[in-house]
Amino acid sequence: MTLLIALVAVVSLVLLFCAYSKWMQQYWARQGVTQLEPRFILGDTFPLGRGTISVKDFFLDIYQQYKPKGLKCVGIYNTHVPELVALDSTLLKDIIIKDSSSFASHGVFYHDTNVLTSHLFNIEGQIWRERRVKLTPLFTSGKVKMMFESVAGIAPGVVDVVGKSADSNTPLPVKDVLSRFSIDVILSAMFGLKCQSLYEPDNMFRAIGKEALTPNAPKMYIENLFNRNFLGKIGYQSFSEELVVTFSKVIKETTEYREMNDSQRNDFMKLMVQLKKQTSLSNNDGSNDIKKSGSYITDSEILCESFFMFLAGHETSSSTSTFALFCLAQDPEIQEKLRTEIKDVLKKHNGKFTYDALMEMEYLDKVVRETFRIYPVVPVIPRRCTKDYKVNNTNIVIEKGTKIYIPVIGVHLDPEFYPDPLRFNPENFSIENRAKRPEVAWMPFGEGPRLCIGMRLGYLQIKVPLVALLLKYKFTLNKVMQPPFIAEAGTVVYMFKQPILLDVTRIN
Ligand code: HEM
Repeated sequence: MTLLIALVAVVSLVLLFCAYSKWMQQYWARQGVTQLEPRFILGDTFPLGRGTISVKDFFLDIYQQYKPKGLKCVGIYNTHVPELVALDSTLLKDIIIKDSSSFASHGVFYHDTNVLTSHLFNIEGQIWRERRVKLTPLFTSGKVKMMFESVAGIAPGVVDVVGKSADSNTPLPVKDVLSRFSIDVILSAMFGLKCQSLYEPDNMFRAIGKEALTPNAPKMYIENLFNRNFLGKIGYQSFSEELVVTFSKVIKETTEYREMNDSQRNDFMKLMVQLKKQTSLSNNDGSNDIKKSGSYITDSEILCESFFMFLAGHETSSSTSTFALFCLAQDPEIQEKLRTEIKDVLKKHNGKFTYDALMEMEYLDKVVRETFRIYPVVPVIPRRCTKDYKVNNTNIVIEKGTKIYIPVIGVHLDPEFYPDPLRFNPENFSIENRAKRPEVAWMPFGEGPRLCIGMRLGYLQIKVPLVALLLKYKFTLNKVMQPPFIAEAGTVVYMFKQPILLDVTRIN
């Protein structure tokens, strides 16, 4: 009898859950918002968790299917949890710029029990606001200009390594080499650490980067699906203990060293140490960057910020410089035009590669922007609604807590903004063409108060190796590189499943 009652109770609970799930999966329809056709219980995003579709393709498909219907947004379900994809450029602008205070969170996983996760990208609310103020001074144009020497200092290494492919007539695994270059750059420019990933591909930092960034669809899905506090409480760990211990040790030693030895380097570590000691970051001219007295940062904050800067600082930029060479390898005319500009500008600067010379390379800037357009390394940006929000000129209310997606890739490939969206055309970024588009028609670094804090450094890391390499080598696609080029699933970063292989020849 007891067994029968228990069975009835379980069946009733299951039926109740199914009915609830079914009812929830009509949430957007009840609001008058067009929605996809969610799978019972599993919802729409399940293929992302199974790794059968990439994040890039998932959101591009939605954008291309629903934007031409003139919709402002479209509803999707993560199991039965309602989420929203914004489509219309006015709504996008309202969310990320005009009414950004209602969407001030990225809504991604972080928890105190996962020491590497409570960094600027993930944290929310007042804690985020204060941390953003503390970290902003590191990325001023003046500070980034000072980092030029560190970045340019590593460029001869990448030229040397690529030269080996040219001389041995072997295809260049370009992402691998540029990723190693970027690791060396970020460790030098931000932490004052000398790392030789270019020559020691199996070194510790490379291993850390690989582990943290290896595509993992279930992990990505779990972190998106469950409440972050729930995951934290059940002991979920985003990274392996070995990775946490190794990275923590390096940062602890570096912080201690920098605390004991007053360094002239105005880098990330110096700022961290100064914030820890509750002082201000002084500039070379004696002025201070941090106005708020009492700014303070703890050792654990130094650790997680260092971790995110390390990851964000090398993966995004090396992916973009790789995509840039991939595009240039397919278009010899654009490649040659860029090379001519580089030579001309350097000639004007007596052959010296300086920060000012780099800033004068306008065509290079267009090439990089166009690369970002077709291959945005962050193809979709998440936001979480932080207070109930009524969408202008509609009856739609986005409730507090709802997750919203900014489909960057869809916008970048929209023929309304770019007439021939799949053609690599740097002239899309001429002054005249830029003026014709809404400001949110190009946002590889996001927009508004959450705009990428490392944008200037990112540009530097992309442009410097391009200049150094294009001066010495010609690039073409290796014959194994045949379309279609499929995007990798299980990662929020846009990358191809197959490695990009280029043929390299020296320019005499
Ligand atoms: C090609 C280079 C890069 C790209 C495409 C990129 C892209 C992005 C995007 C799309 C966001 C989210 C913006 C938003 O929500 O509106 C972001 C945020 C962020 N990025 Fe980058 N990033 C790059 C380089 C860097 C570098 C070099 C660093 C630091 C060393 C960095 C640190 C950050 C941080 C800390 C945030 C969080 C900002 C906040 O939420 O306040 N990024 N980045």
